[in-house]
Amino acid sequence: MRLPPAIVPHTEEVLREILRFTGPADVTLSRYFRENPKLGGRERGVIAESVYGLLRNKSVYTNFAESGVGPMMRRMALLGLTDTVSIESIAGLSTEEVEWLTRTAQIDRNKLPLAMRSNLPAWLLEKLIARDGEAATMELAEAMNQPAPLDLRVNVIKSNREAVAAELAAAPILCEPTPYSPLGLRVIKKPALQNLPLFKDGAIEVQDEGSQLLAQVVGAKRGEMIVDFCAGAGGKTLALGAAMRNTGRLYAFDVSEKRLIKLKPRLARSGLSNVHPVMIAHENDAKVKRLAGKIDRVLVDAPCSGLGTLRRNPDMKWRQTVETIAEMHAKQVNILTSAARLLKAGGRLVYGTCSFLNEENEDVVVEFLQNNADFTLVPMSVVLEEQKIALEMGDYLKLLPNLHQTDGFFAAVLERKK
Ligand SMILES: C[S@@+](CC[C@H](N)C(=O)[O-])C[C@H]1O[C@@H](n2cnc3c(N)ncnc32)[C@H](O)[C@@H]1O
Repeated sequence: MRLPPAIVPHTEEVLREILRFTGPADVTLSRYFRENPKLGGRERGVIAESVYGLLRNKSVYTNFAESGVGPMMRRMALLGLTDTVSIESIAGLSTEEVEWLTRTAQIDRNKLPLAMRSNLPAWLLEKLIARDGEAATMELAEAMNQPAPLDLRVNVIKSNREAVAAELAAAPILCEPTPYSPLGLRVIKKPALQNLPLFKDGAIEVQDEGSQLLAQVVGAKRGEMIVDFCAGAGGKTLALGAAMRNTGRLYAFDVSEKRLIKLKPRLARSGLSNVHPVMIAHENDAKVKRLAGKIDRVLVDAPCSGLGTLRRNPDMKWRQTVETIAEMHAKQVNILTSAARLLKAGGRLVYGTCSFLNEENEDVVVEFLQNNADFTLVPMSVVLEEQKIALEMGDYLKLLPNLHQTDGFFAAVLERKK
């Protein structure tokens, strides 16, 4: 079925705004759709997919758009649209445009220069090649350019994986157990879940398997005092609260009131009553200091570049720079240092990010250990064995989409000496 000609100017307009990179692409896209209520469901789907395709493949498309006719943003929009739907589906194209799009569709993208094919900004490509070499970098770049699967985490205080899988199958929604997380289910297609009783009753939450594993390596136990230092909207808080079997006390700290507000309905669904959301002004807030030395476990799911989530947020690679990464590093060291003061002797802290850059990961941990002699690193291999998770790791948890089919995640476990 042909799409209305207006789909092209709409794609062009929203793309122009998104490519300014002044805010997250998903936020801009949602606002645009709100402001254009007459756009139908199919058109919205095609525009969103085209914009995401363009963000994933911006280097290649920018190069292709240098040939062709008409305004640059129209050319970009047309490239995105024709990668999403066929050329024939788009009404109102000129003969020249059809010829140009047909020609570009025939270009073998594997033969393009590496810098273009990687679809990464130059600073990031250089950094990754220096660390991992060309082949591994390209593998990662390509995996990051694929859409992510839909993973669910089963809430153990409400159900178990087998029962949820059976109920989903009856819906009928096909899924399979995630390979590493004992509580995960990977949904085969991507149905809407919001109206399922399983979702409404809090038996399932949408959560990437990597994010589930990050919560799992905290090793939360019944009756403990735990702090989720950067809880946000509570993805990992909910997993921790359930691992504690709704006992003990779990503080959910964050500097963002907006995010903590989003945690509330999720908490209500989950059935957890051991979670205490606490808004803090900064990492050295008096509310943090009051709990110093009293906590069994701390999770620092640190603010980061988000480069590990490029499958979902492809705009992140174009919004980060060498400077923003250096700023992140300093912030991460400060948060980790402050959060570590919460721990009792013998208590454990998990430092994690959804980034694959050393600056945000092992460099932060090494700097922290240099300045905090009362902490030691617990090798991730030991932690994974304790948790009975069959993953081969060394000192750190390092998850990548090309190797583990998860988002990119990093985690280190630090223990305060007894
Ligand atoms: C990676 S996100 C957390 C995601 C969340 N844990 C989840 O699983 O959904 C990082 C969070 O850190 C918060 N943050 C930023 N600076 C902070 C600080 N100084 N202290 C505590 N939280 C902070 C941000 O507001 C953001 O919600």
